[in-house]
Amino acid sequence: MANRPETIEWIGDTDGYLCLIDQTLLPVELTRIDCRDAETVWEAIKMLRVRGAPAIGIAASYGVVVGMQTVDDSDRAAFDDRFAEVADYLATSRPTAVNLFWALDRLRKLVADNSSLSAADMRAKLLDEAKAIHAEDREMCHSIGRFGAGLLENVSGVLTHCNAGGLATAEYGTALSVFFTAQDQGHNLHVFVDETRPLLQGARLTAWELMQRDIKATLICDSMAAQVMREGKVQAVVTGADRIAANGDSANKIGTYSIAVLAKAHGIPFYIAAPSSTFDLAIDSGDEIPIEQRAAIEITNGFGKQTAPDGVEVYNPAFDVTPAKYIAAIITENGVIDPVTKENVVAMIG
Ligand SMILES: CSC[C@H]1O[C@H](OP(=O)(O)O)[C@H](O)[C@@H]1O
Repeated sequence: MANRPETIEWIGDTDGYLCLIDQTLLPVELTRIDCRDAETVWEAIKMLRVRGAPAIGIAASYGVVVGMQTVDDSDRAAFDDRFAEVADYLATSRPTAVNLFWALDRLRKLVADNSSLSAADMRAKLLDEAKAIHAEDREMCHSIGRFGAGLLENVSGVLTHCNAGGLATAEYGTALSVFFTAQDQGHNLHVFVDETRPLLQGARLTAWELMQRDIKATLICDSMAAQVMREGKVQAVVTGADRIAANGDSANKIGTYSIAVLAKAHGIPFYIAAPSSTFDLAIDSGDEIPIEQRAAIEITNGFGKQTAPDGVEVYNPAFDVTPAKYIAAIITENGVIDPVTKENVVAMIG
């Protein structure tokens, strides 16, 4: 990755702490925050200081580790009670990205499978598992990049929405891993970056990541996506995802669904890039994906000033769901799901 601090870093041993880039301050300020308790991690996830489905899962895993630092290491019963409390608490931070629940459930299974260990040994085991989740995501993103770059060999211009880069994952990202890997292979793409209202993850984060890597990036308003497609500037769209149902319906940042429909209308392939930890095979379709509703102020007071009348009614869903029929393929660390059918999803992920 470019010369910048890790998005997420564990400092020390079992009694150490989590260090995060505060993404709400980017691109103007690169500041890291130290998280020494579960409440600080919860707030960081809720306020998108750390964000992006895989990054949320990784941060929550370390959040459990810091949350367990208050227990008496000689009392396993107290450990089990506190663990359940911390895991359930962190699960309330945001509802859509399944990686949060996937990571917490993985820790829940670890604790249940090791009921005979001491509290002290269990705390050490939790840290090891959080580090494993972190390291696995790093590898999954690189594999996604390799499979995805192969789809773009005859493409010069691509469009992406929101941020599915190193800031949303352990290191290389999902959608951006495809662009970074293409560059590593000598194929320099021109990336059109949707600013991604209302929180501007595209303008603030994706443009920043691409420029750090000297990848040509052109920032556009979300409303300009159809025009750049019509002008032939893009030949493919690649985004991330936050939760993918068994039939391939995919939840991603609000505005993704409209881009997928636009891509279909212009005969442009729309690809989702996501690790297996973003799939939720327990749900049959995107209709079952919980969509986070966020505060009105994110829309009425964007850009640091009031841009709407006092008291105006606001609708602010943070995600939408793209039906599988609009998705040309889903790029995973295990390979490319094409066509996107339940049979192929289960075969690749299940
Ligand atoms: C690689 S997952 C990135 C995914 O998460 C973003 O949502 P948020 O910024 O609200 O966490 C967006 O949906 C990205 O595609």
